[in-house]
Amino acid sequence: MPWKLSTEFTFDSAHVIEGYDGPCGRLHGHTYRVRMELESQRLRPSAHVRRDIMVADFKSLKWAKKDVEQGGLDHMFLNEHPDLGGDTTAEVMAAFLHRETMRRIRDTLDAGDSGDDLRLRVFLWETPESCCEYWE
Ligand SMILES: Nc1nc2c(c(=O)[nH]1)N=C([C@H](O)[C@H](O)COP(=O)(O)OP(=O)(O)OP(=O)(O)O)CN2
Ligand SMILES: [Zn+2]
Repeated sequence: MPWKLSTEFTFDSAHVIEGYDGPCGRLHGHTYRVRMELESQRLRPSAHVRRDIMVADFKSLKWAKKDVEQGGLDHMFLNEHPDLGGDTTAEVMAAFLHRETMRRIRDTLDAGDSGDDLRLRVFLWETPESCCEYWE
């Protein structure tokens, strides 16, 4: 792939792993770290600039760092997120971040651009030592 964007950000949220027989089954929080890597064969316009000069706007990869009241995941009780179904493992969260980020990027593509050349890889750290990686 000719181009690869990468960006990292954090958000602070609370969760419980329902049914977990141990401390993770009690309410606790993490400073989640996210790394997004987006590969593309071509450059495109974005919502803010109409020339073919971006893989995607970095802003479109960082939506989750916003406060929950602005549509992100920061300062949220993650078990209440309607798209997570109550399960908030790093595996479930990484797959959700991938799905939702690709949906948002596809929404910005021009008519006739399928975005088939875009490949997203999501890394989600629950703690500084423990990371889940998700791609398709
Ligand atoms: N495969 C998974 N295992 C665990 C997950 C998960 O999402 N996927 N989550 C947890 C808990 O949320 C826990 O808060 C994080 O676990 P861990 O990395 O073990 O963090 P600790 O700081 O508690 O690690 P210690 O080294 O044991 O102190 C658990 N497992
Ligand atoms: Zn946890």
